[in-house]
Amino acid sequence: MEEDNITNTIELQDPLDYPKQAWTHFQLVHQKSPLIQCITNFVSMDFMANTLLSAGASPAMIHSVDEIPEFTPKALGVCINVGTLTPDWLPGIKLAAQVANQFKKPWVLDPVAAGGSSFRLKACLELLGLKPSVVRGNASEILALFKGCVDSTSKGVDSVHGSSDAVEAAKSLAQQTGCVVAVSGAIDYITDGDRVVYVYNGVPMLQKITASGCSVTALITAFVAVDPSHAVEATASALAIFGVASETGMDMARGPGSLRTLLIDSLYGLDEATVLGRVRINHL
Ligand SMILES: Nc1ncnc2c1ncn2[C@@H]1O[C@H](COP(=O)(O)OP(=O)(O)OP(=O)(O)O)[C@@H](O)[C@H]1O
Ligand SMILES: Cc1ncsc1CCO
Ligand SMILES: [Mg+2]
Repeated sequence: MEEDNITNTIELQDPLDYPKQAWTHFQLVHQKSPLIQCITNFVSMDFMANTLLSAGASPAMIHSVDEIPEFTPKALGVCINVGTLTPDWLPGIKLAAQVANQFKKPWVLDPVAAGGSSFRLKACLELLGLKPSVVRGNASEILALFKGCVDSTSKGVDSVHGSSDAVEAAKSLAQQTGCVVAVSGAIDYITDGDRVVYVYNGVPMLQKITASGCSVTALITAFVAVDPSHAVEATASALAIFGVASETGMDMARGPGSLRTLLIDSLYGLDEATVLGRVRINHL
């Protein structure tokens, strides 16, 4: 991809040509190769870093509270994921959010298993109060944040709800917080509290690959980092591109293990014709 024509925000010439938008965002990530700081759970670190690398971004899994004041300002975006949260990580996580805000860097929250325990829910709500640009969760996670209470039906990191069950909660949450809220699932919904954009790319087997959600949140961070003034569109583009990579990977996959590898390969090799032909984004 060309190194010239690097801009700080993209011109959305035709805001409704979503496939073209997704390709533009993808190209921009390759051109800028944004440094993305990821403070994430131990399960997701490898898949997340490889997802970012294969999409052209530059990941750094750096979480020490001692490094954050110096390191976070260097990043173009910060991905914060509470998947294996312990009390000793919280000060670093909060500091990274604050430093990102101070330096006007977009940061994205993945509220893993938010309804699973009161410790986790409290931490997620506090982080939401620090105003991430985007929060991306599965339906159960977004519903838990909206209701603000622990979910007795919670199955931990897996959703027990369909994504359409959380659309109204996502809209209200976006209105209350000022954040863009994305609910992932068979259909992904992205809302700023006013507009709702939906993405129907992806394959059901993604649910059998641990940290696929965590990794798509990191990809969202990279896309928003290169186009921070269009967070809804950049989030939709990232979800669609990840979905398309899973669809083309699925053609050769024999199960979740090979799909995981093929998804990374597909993301690395995605071309314009495949993106324009396969991205399925629309609005309600
Ligand atoms: N039934 C489905 N059909 C197509 N794509 C899906 C389906 N379910 C999930 N996805 C896609 O899988 C990715 C992960 O979404 P999911 O909602 O499973 O996240 P998650 O529950 O947070 O995952 P994890 O906790 O494993 O990281 C998203 O890109 C989403 O669009
Ligand atoms: C399985 C698992 N447990 C905590 S985080 C994580 C990765 C998927 O969210
Ligand atoms: Mg998750």
